[in-house]
This record gives sequence, C-alpha cells and structure tokens, in this order.
Amino acid sequence: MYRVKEIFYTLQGEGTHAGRPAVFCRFTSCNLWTGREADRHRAVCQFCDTDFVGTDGPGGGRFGSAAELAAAVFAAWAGLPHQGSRPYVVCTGGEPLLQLDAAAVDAMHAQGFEVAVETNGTRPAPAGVDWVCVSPKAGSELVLTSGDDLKLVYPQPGAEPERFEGLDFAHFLLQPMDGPDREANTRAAVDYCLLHPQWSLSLQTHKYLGIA
Ligand SMILES: C[S@@+](CC[C@H](N)C(=O)[O-])C[C@H]1O[C@@H](n2cnc3c(N)ncnc32)[C@H](O)[C@@H]1O
Ligand SMILES: Nc1nc2[nH]cc(C(=O)O)c2c(=O)[nH]1
Ligand code: SF4
Ligand SMILES: [Mg+2]
Repeated sequence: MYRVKEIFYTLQGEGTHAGRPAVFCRFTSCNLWTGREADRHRAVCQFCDTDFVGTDGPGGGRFGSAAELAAAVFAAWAGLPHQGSRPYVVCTGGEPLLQLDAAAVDAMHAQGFEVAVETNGTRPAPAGVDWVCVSPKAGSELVLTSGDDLKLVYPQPGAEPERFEGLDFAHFLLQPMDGPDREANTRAAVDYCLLHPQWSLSLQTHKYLGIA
C-alpha cells in the first residue's frame, strides 16, 4: 500500500531540472517531522514548507499496488507525446524513500516515465531511479552519499556546504531557506556561490511564478 498526499502536473521548480514539466507524486509522512505544527519546534527538520499529512490532496489516496500508483501518475501527465522526450515524474513528500520501492519505480518505467526522487538522504534509494536529488538535513544521518543533485537548503547550522562538497554528486546547489528570512538567506546563498563556484544557486522558481 502506497500512501500519497497529492499527484499533480507542473514545472519542476528547483534544482538542475528547474523548468521541466513533471508529474509530482507527493508521498505522505516523513521521518524527520510528524508534519504537525505543534511538533515543529522539536522536529529534526524544522523549516519544512510542505503539507504532507494525509491522503486528501488533489489526486492523493491509498494505492494498493505499484501498478495502480503508476496508473494514477500516468493519468496526471498532461503533455502531448513527443518523439525523443519521455514523461517525467518527481517522487517527493514527505520522505518518498520511506515508501518508494523498486516495484513502484518499475511500474512507472512501464508507463514510460523517467523517475526522479527528492529525498533527505536518510534512506537508501531503490534500484532504477533515474535522477536522485539529495537535500541533507542538519542533525540527521546521511546514508545516500552519491547521486545527481546535492541540493542543500541554506543556511543550516550543522550542515555547512563544506561538509558535502567531497561527495559523489554531479551538481552541487544551494537553495535559500524559505521563511521569514528568505531575502537575507537568498543574498547569503548568492554570496556563497560567488565565492565558491563549485556551488550553483537553486531558486524555488514555482513560488516566484505562483504555480504549484
Ligand atoms: C518538502 S521536501 C520533500 C523531499 C524530502 N523530504 C527532502 O527533504 O528532500 C522537498 C524539497 O524542499 C526543500 N525545502 C523544504 N522546506 C524548504 C524551505 N523552507 N526552504 C527551501 N527549501 C525547502 C527540501 O530541502 C527538499 O529539497
Ligand atoms: N513546482 C514544484 N517544484 C518542486 N520541486 C521540488 C518540490 C518538492 O516539494 O519536492 C517541488 C514542488 O512542490 N513544486
Ligand atoms: S525532510 Fe523533507 S519532508 Fe521531511 S520535514 Fe524536512 S523538508 Fe519536510
Ligand atoms: Mg515543494
């Protein structure tokens, strides 16, 4: 059984693939926060910008099999078929690697999708995922130490960029922490990238565009 908060079609807002049309499959639950506001101050991850509680969002629900989940992802894709481009699904959450398994990845592949994951990196990824974006969180143990994007929310005391720059990722990105200090955090991230050009800036472009 897969528990999913919402499934929707939009542009990938963040990271190396920012601007790419994608179905987002947002799994419920996270191992670093309950998702309840009353618990935020004592969570390992306290800055989360996402509601991942329950299965009540658009396209959300409980899916009894990998094939049913993949069919729901396929149903959300609204792009026209085009030779040489594959539909794209971003599995996120909550923490998707608490639920995403090889059967789900295989079923999404069988529907023609390229499969990406957005993860906090505290759980191994199943075989077959095509794009792995890891976003480490201070105070958590990082087990996924290789992948495509290493996308660090900045600043995070205890998770300085220097700690991650030796890991086996193709792209290193700083994403300004959203919240009351977003503007200052954005300026600080710009300054950090300018001084340390192995890092690129990742903006949450969907928020500036006013899309999901
Ligand atoms: C909601 S998380 C879900 C996936 C996974 N649990 C993770 O943390 O990577 C999706 C992305 O949003 C980022 N994010 C969450 N809250 C944020 C905030 N306040 N400002 C900037 N990025 C944030 C996360 O670091 C992650 O890259
Ligand atoms: N447009 C859009 N892009 C995103 N990239 C990562 C997201 C996430 O919440 O994981 C996200 C999201 O919520 N919306
Ligand atoms: S790890 Fe990801 S989903 Fe979990 S609380 Fe942090 S940002 Fe939110
Ligand atoms: Mg988001």
